[in-house]
Amino acid sequence: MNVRVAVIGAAGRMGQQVCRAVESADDLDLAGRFDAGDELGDLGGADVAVDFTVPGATLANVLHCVSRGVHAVVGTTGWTDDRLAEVRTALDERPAVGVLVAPNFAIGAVLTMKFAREAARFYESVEVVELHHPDKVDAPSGTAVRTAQLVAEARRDAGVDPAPDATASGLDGARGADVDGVPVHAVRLRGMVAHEEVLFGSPGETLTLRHDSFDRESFMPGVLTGVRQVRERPGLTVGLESYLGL
Ligand SMILES: NC(=O)c1ccc[n+]([C@@H]2O[C@H](COP(=O)([O-])OP(=O)(O)OC[C@H]3O[C@@H](n4cnc5c(N)ncnc54)[C@H](O)[C@@H]3O)[C@@H](O)[C@H]2O)c1
Ligand SMILES: O=C(O)C1=N[C@H](C(=O)O)CCC1
Repeated sequence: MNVRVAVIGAAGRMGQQVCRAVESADDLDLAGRFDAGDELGDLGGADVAVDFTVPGATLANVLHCVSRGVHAVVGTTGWTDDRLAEVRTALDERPAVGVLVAPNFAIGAVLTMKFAREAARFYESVEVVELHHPDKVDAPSGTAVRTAQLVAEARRDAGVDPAPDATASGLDGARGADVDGVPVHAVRLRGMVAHEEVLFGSPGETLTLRHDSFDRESFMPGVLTGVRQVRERPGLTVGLESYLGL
């Protein structure tokens, strides 16, 4: 039997793309399209809901899904440890429900995070630059925040010193946002979709990891992987990597 999928944020850039991807898949049926102001109710009888909305709305949407026993695949950014803890608490009451929260569903972005984590302990310096379309409402991107957190964790585990930086004076923001000690710089530029560079440096060499999403189609294989697997993966999963066997 086909998996019934509801899309929340269905009128948005990602929501529209997800609706098309679900409608094109032989094993999935689109159970409902929901956007701001719509009652989620029983989510059109969906088995799985996909949320691409806004940081201020996604937690309430996910809690609604969990309370109705509907699995959730979430691409919306802006998640914090406190918000994730609320989802875990809700899942305690619904142990069979799966929730996947992933800041980036593009396979190359997931691989970039993995490679960055591997490289992190070998270099003195590291900075992250993310570049997005100017209609994006949050900065830095969820992907850049997670990349910086993973890199910082790997450096801490390996006992690497903080990156050198002699800056003694400067304009506000010139050195980017500090995410766990890793500078993260956000560019907003018409023509961009979603791009990230992780720059590593040591004496005499640099390593640059770069990923580019030129089209939102790049996120669809990852989203559909999430939709197809989430029912078999109860509890909260953060990041798509385990779904890809990474
Ligand atoms: N994880 C990924 O791979 C990935 C990829 C692209 C975008 N994103 C993230 O997805 C989110 C959406 O991005 P977008 O470019 O589609 O944005 P968008 O602004 O085009 O779409 C958001 C949609 O959500 C709707 N919405 C707002 N509040 C709502 C609510 N309470 N209930 C239902 N719908 C509501 C809006 O009306 C809009 O249609 C952002 O957080 C973005 O960072 C993640
Ligand atoms: O277009 C966006 O907005 C994107 N947001 C995600 C993020 O913040 O990391 C992923 C890429 C696209």
